[in-house]
Amino acid sequence: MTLLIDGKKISAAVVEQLAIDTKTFIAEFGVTPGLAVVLVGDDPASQVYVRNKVKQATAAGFHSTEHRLPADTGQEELNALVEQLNNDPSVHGILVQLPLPEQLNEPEIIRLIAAEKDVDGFHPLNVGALASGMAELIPCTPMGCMIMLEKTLGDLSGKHAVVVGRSNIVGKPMAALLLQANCTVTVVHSRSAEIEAICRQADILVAAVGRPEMIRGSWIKPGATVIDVGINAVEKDGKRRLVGDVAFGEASEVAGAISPVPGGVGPMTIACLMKNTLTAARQQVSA
Ligand SMILES: Nc1nc2c(c(=O)[nH]1)N[C@@H](CN(C=O)c1ccc(C(=O)N[C@@H](CCC(=O)O)C(=O)O)cc1)CN2
Ligand SMILES: [Mg+2]
Repeated sequence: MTLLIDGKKISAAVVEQLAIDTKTFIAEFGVTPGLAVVLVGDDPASQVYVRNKVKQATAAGFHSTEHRLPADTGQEELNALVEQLNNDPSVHGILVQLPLPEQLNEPEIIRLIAAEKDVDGFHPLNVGALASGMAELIPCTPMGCMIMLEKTLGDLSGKHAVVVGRSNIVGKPMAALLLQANCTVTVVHSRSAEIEAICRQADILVAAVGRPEMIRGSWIKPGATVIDVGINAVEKDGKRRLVGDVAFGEASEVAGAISPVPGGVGPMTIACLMKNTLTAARQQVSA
């Protein structure tokens, strides 16, 4: 029997606990955690994610604001908004939805967000803290994957974890977190040789490449735990569908446990954003 790692259910429990912790925090400090979400342009998927983030923030008991800017926004205008949010004491967390329209410089914006309000964990100071095991604000998707893995497997020590993909948002921080959990970690990417053979050695396989159903059932070691980070829109039988980076049907015949798409890592990402917002608020009130 293959276990389905249900991200909807696990994330709901995370948010439920967070709402309790937020009440305690507000009672203790008299401060409501504030989250500001910035969306530039009108990418339909980003609009859905931003709407869900604001909804979850409200459900967690936060004060949350949404800042929408047109697709042709210039760098100075976006910088000015970020600076304004950096200086607003009612805002403890700032999130700029990615990807940004191409005229905007993503690294510049990431650096400009005050590190203590960077609830995405993308600022170089937070990336460095993660690499040295001192992180407070951890990128949301890898944090969500770790919660799923620990809930499924308990202690991860000594397991061979293979991460497919080396993005700043998922692959690299995922590898750092797995290493901290005492896994033996291998990262493979588009230039790696023998990807299939390496995947077949994995006790834990995390797929974050953004290529629909690239990882086949034959790439998976029997009994392995598979976390699928990919969210790819494809057309099947004339209908738009979401699929992961893993060929789910084949993989679930081999894996011991597997996360689905949708309903796996995606909801965990948003729940972990809420965790980071409370962490950021806690750090700021006690600074
Ligand atoms: N600033 C950021 N931008 C982006 C991040 C991020 O963590 N910070 N990650 C992704 C997008 N993302 C969150 O922003 C995200 C993607 C998907 C989901 C999700 O719940 N997906 C659902 C399916 C949704 C659908 O039907 O389209 C699922 O997997 O079940 C949540 C968050 C890039 N940008
Ligand atoms: Mg990659």
